[in-house]
Amino acid sequence: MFGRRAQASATAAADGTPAAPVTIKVSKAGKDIDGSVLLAPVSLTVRSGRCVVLRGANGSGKTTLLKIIAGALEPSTGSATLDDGPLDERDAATRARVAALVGSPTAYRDLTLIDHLVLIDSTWGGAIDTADERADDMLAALEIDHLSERFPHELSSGQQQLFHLAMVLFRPSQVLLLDEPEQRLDTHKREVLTQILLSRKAAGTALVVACHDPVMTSALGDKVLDITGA
Ligand SMILES: Nc1ncnc2c1ncn2[C@@H]1O[C@H](COP(=O)(O)OP(=O)(O)OP(=O)(O)O)[C@@H](O)[C@H]1O
Repeated sequence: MFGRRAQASATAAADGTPAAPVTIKVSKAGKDIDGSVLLAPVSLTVRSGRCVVLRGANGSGKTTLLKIIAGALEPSTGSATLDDGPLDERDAATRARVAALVGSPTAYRDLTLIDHLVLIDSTWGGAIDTADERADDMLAALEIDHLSERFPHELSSGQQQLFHLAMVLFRPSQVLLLDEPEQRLDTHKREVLTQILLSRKAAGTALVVACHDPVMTSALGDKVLDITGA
């Protein structure tokens, strides 16, 4: 499923190797469809170990911008690049470096939470003999390890959000894109998540986070970009 080079680089990050330097550059990227403006042109740069928080009213274009950076949506104007190269989620080289939680990831009714993480781990070349333990550690970091044998449809909405975060955080990445990761989380879980994201930053991950929570915004953001809409 993944190119050999992409898989090797992903495995290195999973082993705890310091993340290679990375730069995401967005230059006057905008999006319109049939005359409707989804995103007015915007520019940003984010590098390893830094976090840009996207702030703005409902409908201002934050999700659209994250989709462009994830390589899931072509901008109508301007560009978005990863180390001066293309961003295309259908390309293994992009997927190996960029992990995004934009909308709900696919989950399987017949797999438990821990099954999902072990499956993701095997996709990215994790060692089979330690997969269960590492998956459990990921769930424990988000304080949902007691739910490891549940199925996704047996979770509350906040627990589901934590599970979705676990799926994205568990796989290796140099760039993390998160669309309102705080949604449906209580105050304590927002603090837990903030600490995890700060650790990822310290380890060299580049983050772009759309966020409506002012506490998380000031804790995480090296730069806050106001998305003002059309
Ligand atoms: N497929 C589409 N076709 C036309 N307009 C769209 C489409 N998807 C989104 N939009 C519009 O684009 C604008 C930006 O949407 P987007 O989801 O990026 O906003 P957002 O800032 O993430 O909002 P929220 O804070 O509510 O999540 C909105 O006005 C929305 O209605």
